[in-house]
Amino acid sequence: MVLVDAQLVAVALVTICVGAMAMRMARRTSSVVRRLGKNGQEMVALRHRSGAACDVYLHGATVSRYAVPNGHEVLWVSSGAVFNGSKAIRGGVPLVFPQFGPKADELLGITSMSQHGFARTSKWSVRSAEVRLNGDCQVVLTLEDSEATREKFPHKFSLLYTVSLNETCLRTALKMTNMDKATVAPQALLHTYFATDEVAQTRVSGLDGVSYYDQLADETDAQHGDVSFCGETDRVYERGDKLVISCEGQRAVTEIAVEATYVEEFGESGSSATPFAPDVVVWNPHVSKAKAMSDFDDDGWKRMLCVEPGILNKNRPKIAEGNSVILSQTITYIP
Ligand SMILES: O=P(O)(O)OC[C@H]1O[C@@H](O)[C@H](O)[C@@H](O)[C@@H]1O
Repeated sequence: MVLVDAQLVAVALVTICVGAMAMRMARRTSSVVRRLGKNGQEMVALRHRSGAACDVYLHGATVSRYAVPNGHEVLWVSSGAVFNGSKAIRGGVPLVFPQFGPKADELLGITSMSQHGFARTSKWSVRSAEVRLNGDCQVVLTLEDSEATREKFPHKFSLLYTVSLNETCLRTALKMTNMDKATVAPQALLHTYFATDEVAQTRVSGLDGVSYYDQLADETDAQHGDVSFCGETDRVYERGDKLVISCEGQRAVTEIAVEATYVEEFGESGSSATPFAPDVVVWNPHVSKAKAMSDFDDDGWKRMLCVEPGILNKNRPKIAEGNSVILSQTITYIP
């Protein structure tokens, strides 16, 4: 008799919990809202009905937050990050375009530009912000050449950045179109800062056997096994499309699927899309470099790593007039 009562109570409790969850899910709807964020800076807040959330600042088109439905924050943002439009946001996903690093390489045909180019410090415009029919959230931001950009980079271009959020993943895709008669070979990076509990215990897999250029040692080497972090790390891997970040002793992993595509337009006869291998930068500043950066919290390097899909190397496509290159990453956190 006692057993029957206990069973009844258990069944009633499960029914109440499931009912409450169903009501919560039913009440939730997805939303994509333009509003003011930190320091009154313009941003777009994407909220998926599953509980997944993403914030995108118009300054630099920087994704500053990605939380999955269980509340876990996937991206790292420095506590010293500056949100007033005066510099790139230190964390999230700043965009690098049209130059990687402090110096322009010869394919760019320019003499000087600030480190990592101007996309991450430019104010982008919102082309569209919507909840799609299936409940997914999406914002499309644009940046076009202006007098100011042409002074540094004498090309007409159009950038379209699409950020899409659903229950399982965040996708960010940068489409770079050459609007000029002359061909152009810009560099680009989705400079993604991932959060981790302890970088010394963190591994990046998917790069075994891939050649890389070590920016600190100024030499080329090949990766053996997973990438681990025991000091300052700054490497440009020559390809990487399926990467996984894991932390020792934890079941959760973050998967990153990277794609790069050259899109050739044929006017009325349509277009063709040819995939090519993207580069990947892996970066952690460790103690002294973190200290040297005014917007990087001193201990922050222990809880972050950058895995940055990019188009950087000398064999990157030269984009002909009207054609485009699309660089995308799909980030899936598996708890
Ligand atoms: O301080 P910044 O300009 O944001 O750059 C951060 C890092 O960005 C990485 O992509 C580079 O490989 C590093 O060399 C650089 O230090």
